[in-house]
Amino acid sequence: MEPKKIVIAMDSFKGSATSLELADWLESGIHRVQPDIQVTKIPIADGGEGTIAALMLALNGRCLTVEVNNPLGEATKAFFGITDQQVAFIEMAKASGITLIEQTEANALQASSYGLGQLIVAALDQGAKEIYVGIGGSATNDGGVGMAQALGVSFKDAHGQEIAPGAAGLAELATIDISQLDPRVSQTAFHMLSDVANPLTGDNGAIRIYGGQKGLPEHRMAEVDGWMQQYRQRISDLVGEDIGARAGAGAAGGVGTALMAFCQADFYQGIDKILELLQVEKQMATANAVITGEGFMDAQSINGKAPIGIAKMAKRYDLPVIAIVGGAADELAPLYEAGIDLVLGAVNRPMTLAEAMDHVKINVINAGETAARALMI
Ligand SMILES: O=C(O)[C@H](O)CO
Repeated sequence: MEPKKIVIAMDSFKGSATSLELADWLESGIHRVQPDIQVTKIPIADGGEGTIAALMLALNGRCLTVEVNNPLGEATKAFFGITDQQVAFIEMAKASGITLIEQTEANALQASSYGLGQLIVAALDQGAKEIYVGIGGSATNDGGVGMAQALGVSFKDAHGQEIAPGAAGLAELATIDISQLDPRVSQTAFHMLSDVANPLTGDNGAIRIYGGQKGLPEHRMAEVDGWMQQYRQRISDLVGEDIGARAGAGAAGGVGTALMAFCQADFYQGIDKILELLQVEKQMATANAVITGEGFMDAQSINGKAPIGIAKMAKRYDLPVIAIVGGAADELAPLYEAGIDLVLGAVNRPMTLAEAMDHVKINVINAGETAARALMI
């Protein structure tokens, strides 16, 4: 076969090369073999680091940086993306992420999602009419109360005082007042892109499953989950539905619940929605082959990671799929079953990780050449 159009949709090699760099290098390797082949490069991310940048490149949008509160209320810079069509993309982890603070018991109880709310306000100030909020990787356990406060919702204790920030505040919650909710919220379509589908409370809920990674010790779990259950009940009383039971309500320490309750957000999990926004399928419809890949590929990649989503999509068009990887697990059968036809390691001789990172450009150019030759067999 002589492919005429190859779609390159690579995830980044984290810490080593971006999705677009990899695509550029692969393209030059492919053109060594067949200079006239059309290469369409789509920057890809799986909802984690780099997602907004990839989306803004693909959709011709721009990134804006604003000052917001980090989970402990200290000033930090975070950015969001917005397109000319007034569609905004926000990543919660930029403002309220787990990497921004230390994982201690005190922080797990105090961390607030207020900064995420500030990012939403900043997007509304720019005229956003539709907002995608990527949630996950958060430091917070506050049920999304901080986010909602930034949007004007008031959460008071039995003495009429605004509750303290973080999960600790949920213990005192008596009333929720939405009368001052920013009126722009109801005129805006919110979509939540979540990394997980957990409910808000219980054995599979936000606190018991993700509280530990944020610093909450085992012996506090039942107590904090109890506060969260009271919050779930108050939300249910307010909106007339047990939102906390919905898939994704427990994402990001319960931010999922607040987005659904106060912003009427719909819920998406995994890579599919991002691939749709990146218009990957449109490009595949006219392609002859697809190259995807990521830094390290293993059975985990099956669980919603970008290259597998891309491979599955490519198979709808019967396209051969080559995955270029920095490294791969011994057992590759699940990846081949999921639609990848060939996993091609970019490293061509034994080398240390540091060497591989130094040589990444030349290795990936060579891998592009090899992939093009394989496609011509
Ligand atoms: O932020 C979190 O709590 C986890 O990533 C699950 O959403």
